[in-house]
Amino acid sequence: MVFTKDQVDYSLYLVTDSTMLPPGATLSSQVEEGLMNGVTLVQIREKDCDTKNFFHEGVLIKKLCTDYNVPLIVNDRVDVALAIRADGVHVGQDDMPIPVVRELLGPDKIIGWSVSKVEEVEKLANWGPGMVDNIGIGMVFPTQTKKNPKKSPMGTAGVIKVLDALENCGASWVKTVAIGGLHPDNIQRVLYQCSSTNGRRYLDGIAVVSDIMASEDAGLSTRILRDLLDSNSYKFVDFGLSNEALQVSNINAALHQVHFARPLVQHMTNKVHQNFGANVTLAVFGSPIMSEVVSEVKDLSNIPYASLLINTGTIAPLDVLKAAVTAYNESKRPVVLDPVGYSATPTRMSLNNDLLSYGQFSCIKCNASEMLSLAELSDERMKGVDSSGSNINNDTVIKATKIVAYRYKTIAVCTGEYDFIANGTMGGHYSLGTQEIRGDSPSIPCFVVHGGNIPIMGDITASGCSLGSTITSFLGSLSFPNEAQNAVIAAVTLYKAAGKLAASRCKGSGSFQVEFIDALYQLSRENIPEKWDVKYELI
Ligand SMILES: Cc1nc(C(=O)O)sc1CCOP(=O)(O)O
Ligand SMILES: C=C1C=NC(C(F)(F)F)=NC1=N
Ligand SMILES: [Mg+2]
Repeated sequence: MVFTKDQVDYSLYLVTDSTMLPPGATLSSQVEEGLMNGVTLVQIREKDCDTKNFFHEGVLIKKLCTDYNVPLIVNDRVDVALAIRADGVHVGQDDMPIPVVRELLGPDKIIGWSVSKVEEVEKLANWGPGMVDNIGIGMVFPTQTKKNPKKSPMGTAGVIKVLDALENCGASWVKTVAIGGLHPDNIQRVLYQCSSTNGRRYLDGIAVVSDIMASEDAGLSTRILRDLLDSNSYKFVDFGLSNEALQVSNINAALHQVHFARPLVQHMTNKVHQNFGANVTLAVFGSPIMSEVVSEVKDLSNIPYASLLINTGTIAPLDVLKAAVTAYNESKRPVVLDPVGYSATPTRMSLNNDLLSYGQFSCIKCNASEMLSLAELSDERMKGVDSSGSNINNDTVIKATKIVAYRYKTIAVCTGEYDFIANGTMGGHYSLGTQEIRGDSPSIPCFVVHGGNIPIMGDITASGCSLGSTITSFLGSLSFPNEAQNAVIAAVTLYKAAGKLAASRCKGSGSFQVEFIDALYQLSRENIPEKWDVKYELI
């Protein structure tokens, strides 16, 4: 049975490894359990096998795959692939060159290639459609399965870079699967986050080895992966993620919700921000806790209406931050990231990139230069000067905010004279494969909050950081069916309204700090947003 290439379903790709079989299982029994429960493609990968065994195992597995009408791919060994009449091969960067493999196998067989770098994508694009049919992008996360790997885990950001390269090189024929450390606790996030920045290309599937091959119940493990793949949604928080732009924000409801919930707002932040941020949180009905103790983070994340703000102004140990993100992700409670000084030093950039690739954030809040760096548009910063005199024009800021929102499937807030709020959560939904192009950056909703310039906001410490405290308080107050987008717009609008009010009352930066907390306190309790001299609108 020769499969036509566009027939191949890459969604659940099982790669074998007979060195990790549980007691009583055989290569065939594990593969058959997989085939019976939703595996759609099999690769026999036996690094330690001698050729005779590899051949005989291959014949058995080929028979099984034929019975289940699933293609069989052979790893590395083109000769064995030919001998057992496999449907294709998968080769790595150090294996037989692709053009030679293609010549040996002919045009109809499936050829897979291990890819982790942009230049490898450029190479396959140059070869054109007749060469590489699919790529294994990895490793995404650390894995024990691949012995002495020559590359390090790339995270979801690394996968996105490869997907973007495929789009930029026009390699539309290539199918993609992610591989490396993929398990039920992370595959939805991988499928959800890993899409090209233009919104056209998602992964075509995931490849797993140990999750099935080492499983005591390979059938159940397969079904769990199958169900997660078919769910097409990653509900990473226990409240609404609608990105329906038309929904006008309901600030009143958001203010009532914070007043009712009095959310626990855990701060992992810099020393300068801690005191002021705690007072801002209290002023808007939040209850702050400043804790970086790993042993309590799981308990805190399970408190009703808990939320977490990570402000990397002070570089807390990465493992503490990662443990906190994991705890709140598992509890489906919101995490807000303020990547202070994102591109200021390589240390901060790699710490923030590590974090961003490690968990799912409900909101990323930062200023224009940090947003441009995150969007990798910093070279566009000098194009034109906008009214506030900052050296970045609003169109560039909006473009960057939308790119970051979409790339991290989060609500991105870019602060300045105009605060921009882009909602890239896609409602928590994802799809496998490619879809129609939707413009240069996904047509995600973006709002602007403005009320005139408030220069004195920049004259006190932690005014930007404390917007993070306010956003986290509003998100922390949510439970289903409240909407994240609405809460963030309300928080940003309240914050700007309080800034304006305080600026009109203060005598200098000292009194501004006091007036600002008073204004937040007052406006949160008066709850008459229609009187605020601040506008928000969809752009
Ligand atoms: C076979 C393989 N290739 C990788 C790559 O990065 O190219 S990672 C890997 C092993 C993946 O095993 P597990 O699902 O058990 O983590
Ligand atoms: C090294 C590998 C990388 N990727 C893949 C797959 F995902 F299946 F394409 N298989 C491999 N053997
Ligand atoms: Mg190889």
